[in-house]
Amino acid sequence: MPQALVCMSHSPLLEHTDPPADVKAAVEESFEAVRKFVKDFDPDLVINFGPDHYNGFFQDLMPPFCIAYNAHGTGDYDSFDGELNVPTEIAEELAKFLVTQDLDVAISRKMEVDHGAVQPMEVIYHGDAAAKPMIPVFINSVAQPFTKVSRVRKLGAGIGEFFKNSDKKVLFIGSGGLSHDPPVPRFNEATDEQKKFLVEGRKPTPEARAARQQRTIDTAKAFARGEADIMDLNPEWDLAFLDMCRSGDVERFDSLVAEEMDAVAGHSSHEVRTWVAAYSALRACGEYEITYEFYKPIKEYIAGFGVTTAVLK
Ligand SMILES: O=C(O)/C=C/c1cccc(O)c1O
Ligand SMILES: [Fe+2]
Repeated sequence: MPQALVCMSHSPLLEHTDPPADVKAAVEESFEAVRKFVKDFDPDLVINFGPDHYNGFFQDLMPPFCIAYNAHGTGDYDSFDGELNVPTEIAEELAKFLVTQDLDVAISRKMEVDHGAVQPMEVIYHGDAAAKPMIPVFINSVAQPFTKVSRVRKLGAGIGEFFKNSDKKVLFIGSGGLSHDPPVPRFNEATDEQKKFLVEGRKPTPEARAARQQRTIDTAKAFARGEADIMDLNPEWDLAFLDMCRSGDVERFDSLVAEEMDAVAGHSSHEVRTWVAAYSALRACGEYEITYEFYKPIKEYIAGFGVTTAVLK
């Protein structure tokens, strides 16, 4: 059965800030293109490569990668809040296969999945992230140390290898990026209070969660006015990354180095690791071509906002 891919940026600000009408319309048009692509492909199973933003994974125990055997949405920023439709037995078989390939992954029987992972499914299935069987694959994109990008590529390739001859139609989703620097605290620069949150901030009070989210919304509005103290978007870097995706030569991703990304593309540009995994999974199934591409730097969303779809040639 064939495989296909959707990679897209996410932003929890989609419903909280107002880019110019033409920008909003262009983003909506890209979402509509993705919906049509997925409707036509009609997957039996989704492999969802997603990051987390200290809603599900904290620095009390931060794995580089984690395969969900069961998962639920955390509902941050009004994202999907409820049990996801995870096919546990397939996820278990996948994790067992990966260790035979020297790919050591953590597993979770109760993964908490935030806006960063569920947003593509919400976009595609009109808010219902549980609409299809889906295996969430967490890829750490916020906490140092970051694995080499080649490890992410190999993880993606291993997952692609597992599904290459599957009797199911499999959709690989990568969620996040591209260049961006939202105000997610970083341990080395954090206040004592933020450090405590980064280690043991699970299940915040509604007030604490609302305050955190409001800070991000306020930052996005200030960023759009040119007044925020965060790094700028980097369209040049984003376009170079999209070119790597388009090339089909997934080993090119290995040239991405975490410290350089921090310096030029923002501290959340590491989310492109989810794209690296998804493109590498598809490439393991065969040569691919990109069938749709959208890109716009959108300050109101704090994102170099990219959307791509791809199929096997
Ligand atoms: O506040 C957060 O947890 C994350 C915010 C954010 C903002 C913009 C783009 C993203 O990918 C984000 O996760
Ligand atoms: Fe994010």
